[in-house]
Amino acid sequence: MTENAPASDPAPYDALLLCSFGGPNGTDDIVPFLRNVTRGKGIPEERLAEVGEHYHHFGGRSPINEQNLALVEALRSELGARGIDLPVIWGNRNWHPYTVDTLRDAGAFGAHRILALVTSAYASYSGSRQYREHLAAAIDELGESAPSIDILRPFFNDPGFVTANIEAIEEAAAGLDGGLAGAHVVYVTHSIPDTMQQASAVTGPGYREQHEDVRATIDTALEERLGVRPESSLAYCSRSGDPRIPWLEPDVNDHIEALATRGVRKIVIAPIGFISDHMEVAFDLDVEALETAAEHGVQAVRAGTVGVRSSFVGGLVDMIVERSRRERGESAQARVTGSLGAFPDEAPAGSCRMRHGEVTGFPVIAGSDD
Ligand SMILES: CC1=C(CCC(=O)O)c2cc3nc(cc4[nH]c(cc5[nH]c(cc1n2)c(C)c5CCC(=O)O)c(CCC(=O)O)c4C)C(CCC(=O)O)=C3C
Ligand SMILES: [Fe+2]
Repeated sequence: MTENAPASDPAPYDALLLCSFGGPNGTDDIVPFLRNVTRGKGIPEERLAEVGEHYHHFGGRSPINEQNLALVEALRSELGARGIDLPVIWGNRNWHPYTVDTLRDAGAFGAHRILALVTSAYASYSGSRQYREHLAAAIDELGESAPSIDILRPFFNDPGFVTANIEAIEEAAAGLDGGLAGAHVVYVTHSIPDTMQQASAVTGPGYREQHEDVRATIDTALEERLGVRPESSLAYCSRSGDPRIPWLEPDVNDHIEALATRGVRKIVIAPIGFISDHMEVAFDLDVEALETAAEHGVQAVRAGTVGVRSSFVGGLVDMIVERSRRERGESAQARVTGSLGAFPDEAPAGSCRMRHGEVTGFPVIAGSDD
């Protein structure tokens, strides 16, 4: 039998890359950032102007960059506390620091084998394949000096991520008159085009099904912890694109209105689809959805995102340890909660291969399409 390395051994990895979306840091960044995001996606000018307004509303900047920096710090601290010597670096798809620049610097400091943690918990084109394409393009640009990169599997059903959401919902519900009893939990995530949903369900449970599984797990946990099983549902925010193209529904605002009509008087808005309070949460939920609830006489509280909660960060570090072990050829069971099982380390061929109805043919890493 081969001796297992200690849990503090990060080998074969030299660094952890937190790979995220990026967002503007000031007014001058807004237009070039939105150009980066929407390149080749046919998003109407009016929608861009409207989204630009959301950023202006917040002083021209998105909170996403400082939130990712806080996560980098929390990961460093948790890795350090466990004696794991793994530098944490940060790069974005759509704004500075761009992933390719971060990887170039890391290479100069001797990091050649990198584990990437993408900040989307659920698998879809936007949340997984697009990052796989993005990292492939960065590797291509760096040429011979490029590192080799693995990607951590989707973490939506990681026990740490789910527990952090449960804690946040419990805390928020305490602010409702009479607590969770008689309340409806509206779980919220980012809407995606129906075609992207279908493509996400080709090789495994789809984007919607991943969220439904988390919803069921959390409802059961709330029942165990508080003695009340809440009524609940899944709704979507932040749809964009051509209004004639179908996206996942119901929209959270329409849904709150429908709940009010049905007599629901208090709700918890639980943004399980996002890991931090970036613009989708700070504007689409805290401004729009809360306003909708107030207009319809519904008492509403918004649960926090997982952010840097210790249960979330601890779960991520557990996943890093687990993956390192498997890469070293040791056995390491993938820990998950819910009914779907762990997603594979390498994405299955053809997974999440559609953005807006067309198959994308870009090169990817962390799984092949052949
Ligand atoms: C599933 C999903 C997540 C959740 C997973 C995750 O959390 O990563 C997510 C996150 C994010 N989306 C973000 C921003 C934007 N997304 C856009 C557009 C789009 N998102 C899509 C999907 C998703 N997006 C889709 C299908 C489009 C249409 C165009 C396309 O096919 O890509 C646009 C263009 C304007 C508009 O149309 O709204 C912007 C500005 C930010 C940064 C926020 C900040 O700055 O604080 C974050 C974290
Ligand atoms: Fe988005």
